[in-house]
Amino acid sequence: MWLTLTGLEGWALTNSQPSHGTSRFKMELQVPSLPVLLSSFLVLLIIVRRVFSSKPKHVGPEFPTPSRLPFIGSIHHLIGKLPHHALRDLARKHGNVMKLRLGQVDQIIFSSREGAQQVLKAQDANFAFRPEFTAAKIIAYGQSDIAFSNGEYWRQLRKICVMELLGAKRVKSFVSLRKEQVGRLMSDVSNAAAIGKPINLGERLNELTNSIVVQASFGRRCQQQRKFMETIKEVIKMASGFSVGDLFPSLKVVDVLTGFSTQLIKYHNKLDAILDATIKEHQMTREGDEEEEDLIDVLLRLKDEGNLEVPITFDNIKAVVIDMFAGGTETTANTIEWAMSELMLRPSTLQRAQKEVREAMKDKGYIEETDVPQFSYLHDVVKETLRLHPPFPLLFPRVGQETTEVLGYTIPAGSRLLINVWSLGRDPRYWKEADSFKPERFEEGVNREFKGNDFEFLPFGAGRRMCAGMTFGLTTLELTLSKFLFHFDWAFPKGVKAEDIDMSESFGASASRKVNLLLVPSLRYPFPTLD
Ligand code: HEM
Repeated sequence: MWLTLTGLEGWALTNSQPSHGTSRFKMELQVPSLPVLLSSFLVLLIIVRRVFSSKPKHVGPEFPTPSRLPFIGSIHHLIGKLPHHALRDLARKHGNVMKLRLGQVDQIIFSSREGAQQVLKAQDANFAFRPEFTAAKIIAYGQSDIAFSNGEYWRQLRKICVMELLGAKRVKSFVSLRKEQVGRLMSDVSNAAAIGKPINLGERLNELTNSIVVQASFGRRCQQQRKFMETIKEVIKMASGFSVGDLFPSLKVVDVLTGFSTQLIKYHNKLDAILDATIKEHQMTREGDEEEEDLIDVLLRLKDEGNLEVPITFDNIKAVVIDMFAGGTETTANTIEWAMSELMLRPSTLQRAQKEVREAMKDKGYIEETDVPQFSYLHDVVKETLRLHPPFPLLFPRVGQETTEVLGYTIPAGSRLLINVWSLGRDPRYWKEADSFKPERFEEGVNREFKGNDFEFLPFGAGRRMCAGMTFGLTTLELTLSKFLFHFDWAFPKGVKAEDIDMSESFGASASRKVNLLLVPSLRYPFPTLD
């Protein structure tokens, strides 16, 4: 079996028998025959792969799994409850990591900060992917938007967001747009105050954030703003949650039979026509000044410059614009409405927040964007609101690329993951008096921020897929809230008491109030008409 080569220095030195009475060493090198060599090499390769492979060596413990019914899996556990509430209740019973079969699709749910840290930070590269959804495919041009695309293309869009679309410099460039739109809302509130009329805060705030996003994206040139917004609203309503085809991939045809896909295609075509016309209009009237650009101008410029690693098409531009509306309107409006609701239920907290802005601004008499960073209690009010009412309670779904291990469990490649950030924000393991609205908690002990490093507090998510519009959203949010508190006193409509206020959430894409908040303003500090 072994070949012996004499006279070569090598692997094995053997002491050969002395001959002719003289003692001498003969050097022999023993190397294996070719087949043995090959098979040894293969065995070695397998061992090395096993040792260094990222795949776990064992399958780990079984996932805790709530009971299943034939065909629907665990869907029955979610019926009649908001998904994040139902998943919190199930996690209390089954643990911080559990696997739910929803229809034909397994979802792994994480409900601890350790799980969130692993998925969103430590193993972010593996989990920074989105699964496919019927609605996102139809509406967002084959999921070529920012929120649902993947891979190199998504990485490029993210870069464009940071550098061009939603970075601090671009957000600042919209200062006069916000001033005008927020000023218009304040003036409407002031008119209502003059006649003691209640304001529907939810409605008015949605109008505000819609107009800001429309004008930031389209400039002042869009002729069909209202039609666009109405259609987007319908789409968001339809696209919230899963379609039959998302939960039962083998039954995708049901989405067609029920008219779900057809209706979405109709909406898509409507949006497409408006976006096409808007883009054409932009192409005809584009001016050179980058400071004055709206988001469509920016995207058209990047497309035309041709320096992008993955060239973008008109459809890609339209998909990105749709994201601005889907991600940037309800989220901000809902948070302001929740903040006002919580403050109205706690008069001492409301008074403290008002005192802060009024003492700081009473001489100036009005608030500008540059004044807002000094309102630290107001910032804590916003944080506390987002802790209790994160607009996306389960973030956006993730899908793992490779089989890996998280907290001892094997997560097979292709698994879908959800993080229940709503339950993390209300978890008594991490928060004292977890269900109470207490902004001052952020002044005590370790200050926690929502920048994606405190994994029990993730209203914007964390890691590579964290919200791309945080600065954009917070700027409008804090400016509007500070003006509400500075200029007006607020009361419930006649006959309504604090205990009558329904604080439940609606079922939808983002966790909005089930019932819009109606409040009666009274003017405390009039503002200059230009403000
Ligand atoms: C209070 C305001 C907002 C909150 C709380 C919020 C929250 C979130 C959350 C939780 C995600 C998903 C993160 C994940 O899956 O890990 C997200 C993604 C995103 N948000 Fe926001 N958002 C807000 C405002 C905005 C605004 C104003 C815009 C744009 C104008 C925006 C654009 C986006 C985009 C493009 C994504 C997708 C990011 C990606 O997948 O790479 N958001 N947001």
